[in-house]
Amino acid sequence: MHTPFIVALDFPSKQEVERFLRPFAGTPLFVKVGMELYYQEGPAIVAFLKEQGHAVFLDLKLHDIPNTVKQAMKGLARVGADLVNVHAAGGRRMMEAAIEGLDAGTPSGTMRPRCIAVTQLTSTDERMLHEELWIDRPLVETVGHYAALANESGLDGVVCSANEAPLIKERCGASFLAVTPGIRFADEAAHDQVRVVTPKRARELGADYIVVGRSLTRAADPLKAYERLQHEWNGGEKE
Ligand SMILES: O=c1ccn([C@@H]2O[C@H](COP(=O)(O)O)[C@@H](O)[C@H]2O)c(=O)[nH]1
Repeated sequence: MHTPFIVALDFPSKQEVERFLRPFAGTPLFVKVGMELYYQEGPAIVAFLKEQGHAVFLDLKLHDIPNTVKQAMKGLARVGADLVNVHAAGGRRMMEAAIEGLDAGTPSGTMRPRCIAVTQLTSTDERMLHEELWIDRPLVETVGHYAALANESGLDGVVCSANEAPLIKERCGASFLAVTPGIRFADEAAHDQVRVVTPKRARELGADYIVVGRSLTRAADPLKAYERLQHEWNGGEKE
């Protein structure tokens, strides 16, 4: 389904989204609506993007008790996104409840949105995991374990760093999605991301989708940056 490039629309308003998307007119994109945009614009922003022909990943990272997640997902199923997510740290029962909610809320005759689980945020490193969160297993082990749990709970894939994509495929099978943020061109700053991978390397590692925000949204010429992304994903070097 869709292009492998998920464009993170991390903007505070619909107006800014429209301005950013103007150069892409006529090109169906796969876009991501996260907390910043959704909390300002609500479900209407998803409807708007779908009307423009874009596929939508609604990245709200639900993490709560199972009943709350189930009821929230029941509502989100009607918003019209193609992909939604939860935090795997909510556990097996919460992830199962997410799927139950989506199944219950999906209007008949339409596809239920795919649902994936965040393993470890790409801004997390070993030090943070051990010293701040007091999780004493190696980070990569926790990613593999959370992915297996998500798979057993009936989810369609995970959010992880592209570095972990081979492990995800090995543990959960080729069709289990590896959706990978923390993508940067080789000559860019990582900002708050830690587990960072270039577009070319992400493809080599087996990522199904790469999530790209600031490399596009803060580029002087976003269309040119998107073309560079396509070029490098396809194995090309920087021109
Ligand atoms: O582990 C995660 C989960 C989600 N994200 C989201 O992806 C984009 C990345 O933006 P960049 O500007 O390319 O860093 C952003 O919307 C995050 O909320 C993530 O980065 N890591």
